[in-house]
Amino acid sequence: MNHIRNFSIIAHIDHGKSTLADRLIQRCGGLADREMQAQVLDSMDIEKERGITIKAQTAALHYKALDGQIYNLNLIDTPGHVDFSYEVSRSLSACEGALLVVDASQGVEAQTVANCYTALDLGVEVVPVLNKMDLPNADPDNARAEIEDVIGIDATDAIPCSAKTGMGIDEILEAVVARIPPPRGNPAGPLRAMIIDSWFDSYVGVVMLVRVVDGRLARGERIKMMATGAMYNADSLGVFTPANETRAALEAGEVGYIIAGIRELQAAKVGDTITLIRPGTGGAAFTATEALPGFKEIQPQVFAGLYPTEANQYEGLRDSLEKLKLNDSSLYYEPEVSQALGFGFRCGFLGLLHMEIVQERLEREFDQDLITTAPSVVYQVVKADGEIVMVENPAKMPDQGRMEEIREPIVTVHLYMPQEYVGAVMTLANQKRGVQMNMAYHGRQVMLTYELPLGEIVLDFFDKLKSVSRGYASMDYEFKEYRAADVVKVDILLNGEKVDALSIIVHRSQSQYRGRAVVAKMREIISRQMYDVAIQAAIGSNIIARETIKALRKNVLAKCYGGDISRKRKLLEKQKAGKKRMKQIGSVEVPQEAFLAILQVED
Ligand SMILES: Nc1nc2c(ncn2[C@@H]2O[C@H](COP(=O)(O)OP(=O)(O)OP(=O)(O)O)[C@@H](O)[C@H]2O)c(=O)[nH]1
Repeated sequence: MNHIRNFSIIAHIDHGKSTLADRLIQRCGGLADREMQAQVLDSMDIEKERGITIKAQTAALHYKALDGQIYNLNLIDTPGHVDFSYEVSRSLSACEGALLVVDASQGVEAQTVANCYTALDLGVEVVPVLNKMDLPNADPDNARAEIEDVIGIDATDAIPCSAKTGMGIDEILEAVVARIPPPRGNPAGPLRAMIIDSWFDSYVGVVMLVRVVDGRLARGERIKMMATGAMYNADSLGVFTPANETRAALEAGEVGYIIAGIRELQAAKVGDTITLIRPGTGGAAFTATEALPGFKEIQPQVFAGLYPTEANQYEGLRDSLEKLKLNDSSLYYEPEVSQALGFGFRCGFLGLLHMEIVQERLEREFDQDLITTAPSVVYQVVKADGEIVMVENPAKMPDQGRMEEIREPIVTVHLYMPQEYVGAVMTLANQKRGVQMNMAYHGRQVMLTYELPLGEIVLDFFDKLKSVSRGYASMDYEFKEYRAADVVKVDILLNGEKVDALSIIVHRSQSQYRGRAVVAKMREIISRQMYDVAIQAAIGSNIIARETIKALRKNVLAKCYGGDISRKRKLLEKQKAGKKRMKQIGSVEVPQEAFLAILQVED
């Protein structure tokens, strides 16, 4: 165990975590140069396109240190986006150390701090690394000072490096060996292995990524899940280098995978402890009695309705969601019926990015045509009779008269930005009903702490923050509490009919304005039809806004002067393609964008 080091890399998004991981892998011989083209640890297609890391992956590396010894370094990748911060803590709990990557040209940002605190809370040794030293504006002294000021850890030994040029890579590997402690645990004790992650592979079934804490597991042995008591055969074991490499056994301190003929992901719950059953050999000595401390279950924060554009695609959508959930246990869904959209699903996501990723995967990998309703948070409603219900669909909000109180989720938000953007960020936070809790200066950087309604954040806070700060501000948030709020449901009516899937919940002070703005936006989005279409916004029975889309007079084909048949066909094809992602509501064709009109409304 003295020659094992388990570590993660934590960083703010884009500070170079994946690039550094690839460099370390390359340096340790895990990959040939030509394989380095694509970043290896980000394995999903979408990740590559968006350049973000979603699922934690690992790589077992062999490193010959300056002391002449060969060390087994297990690198566990972590995601960088706020939506996936729980995965960071999961990965970190399998490690004794973490490289804290700070972009030397940017300094400390929101997730640098959030992730670093997670690491310190878990008792993980943090080794600061100053990346992108090749950039002309790299300022290592400033980055060091910020690490010390903002995070409060010693940065004297922070290692300057460039994941791009390879500078400092050897120093980092030496620091991993010298500064990160070897795993603790009892190699001779009964097996305890923690499931850090699990996913479904269509060929081998469920793959479990585990950290062996105590004991040893050999291929073919019988394992037991401590949470459920279910037993399986450990058919195949191994490590990722990052390609998978089979092993005859996994020892205490190691991180590797187990394949045990498990078919449902639920049976391999992340956070569960695996132990050993050895019938006939005095059994008990090999079976642990106490499970390792698990992980906090994560709750979806943002909900939206997902509906097929055509009713006959409902089964297909259900199958796709089921498959998607096999690899994404944080995705939640249940059937839902909307008067306007028919049969579909209410889905729960960790945040907006997660929602976008799910939507994109359904469309791209599963070829689904979807209508997505505007995202909403979960409200806590105290009914007149005192009963408390959770409402995750605006359409299901009880009538005003039948409620005592509506409570909305409030989050604590940490915002980091260079001084010159403080004014703009404060204005934005105030617009979003934020209450300032604190403001602290760290050199040129300022940290603002606000309490803000999560509902305002899921709408468009992140995008607005980036735009008012020219991309320099960053944020991190955590749930605080439910708090009474004066919010109301705004219904949208098409030709006098209420469209349940278009209802939104907004603060009363903004309800008039937002109602009007949504209706105006929808007028732009919905194309002209054969009849006049009236779009109205209402609070209860009170109409607060109205717009009319005038009937279409001209036939589209009339534009084609009769003659040119290929042009006519093209136009029709274009119309047909454009028809995708439309939903017929009554006599009105409503395109996808109309359901998200609230996201496009300017404050
Ligand atoms: N000049 C320079 N660019 C770098 C360096 N390291 C990374 N980059 C670039 O910075 C960008 C972000 O790097 P990534 O490795 O994808 O960042 P990340 O932290 O893994 O980001 P997420 O996976 O999205 O969390 C990429 O365009 C890299 O090419 C470096 O040392 N120098």
